[in-house]
Amino acid sequence: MSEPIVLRTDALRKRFGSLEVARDVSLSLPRGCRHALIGPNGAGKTTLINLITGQLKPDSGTISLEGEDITATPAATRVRRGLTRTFQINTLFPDLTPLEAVTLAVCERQRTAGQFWRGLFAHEEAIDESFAILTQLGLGDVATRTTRTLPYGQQRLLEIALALATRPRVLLLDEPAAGVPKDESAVLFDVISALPQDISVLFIEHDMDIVFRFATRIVVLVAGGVLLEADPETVRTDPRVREVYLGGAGHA
Ligand SMILES: Nc1ncnc2c1ncn2[C@@H]1O[C@H](COP(=O)(O)OP(=O)(O)OP(=O)(O)O)[C@@H](O)[C@H]1O
Repeated sequence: MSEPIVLRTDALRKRFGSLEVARDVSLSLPRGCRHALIGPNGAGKTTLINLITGQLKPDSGTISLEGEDITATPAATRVRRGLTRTFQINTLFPDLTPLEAVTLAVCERQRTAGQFWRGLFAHEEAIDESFAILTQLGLGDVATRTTRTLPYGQQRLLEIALALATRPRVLLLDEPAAGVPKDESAVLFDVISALPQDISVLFIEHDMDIVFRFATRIVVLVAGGVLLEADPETVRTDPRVREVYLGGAGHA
């Protein structure tokens, strides 16, 4: 039986001046998916994530989360409803420990849910929850080390831990392994694959070995439009994809 659709975009359009960066983009993310979003440099991948999260406003088209239209919903409200993203660049506080940073993020979630003052016990709960998230991502052993001393691969995992603190239903990962050595990026994607099955994941990744190994489905974006959305084998053998993307139009 197919999983229900959690996130849907319908005919999203966006222009920057005369440049069309989203051309009728219609996508569906089923519950628990591990979809990759690929395409040459400048194809509009990050723009699409910015449209979905509300950082950018589409010129037309709609976005819905679990059947509810969120096209006009502010970005912060989308996060509270379970739509969370990470960024290509490192956004961490280098002088905090992972446990401190994730606990702050958990407290922030509780505060925005109107539960800021719940007594000391609630903070203990937040610390326990944070430690559980870090352990789930293989960061339990380094939870109390200063973030700046961690290998870069672990810092990128911490970015995902911070996203998990929002209790996402949809997680949008913009090049989660950017800057990470190749052997470490496979470890990172192992962790992403093993995230709870009720979280739907869409990730941008340029390394095709990683994409074909970890994505259950691939969306190929070219010049703002969806060229193809299919399973990895279909994408791998599609002549149009080979020509515009794998053939060297972008980076491999
Ligand atoms: N705020 C903006 N104003 C004007 N043009 C923009 C803006 N943001 C992005 N662009 C342009 O829109 C196009 C799509 O950019 P985007 O970053 O979404 O592509 P991408 O597929 O994520 O690329 P990359 O793989 O290099 O990260 C590019 O030509 C970019 O220069």
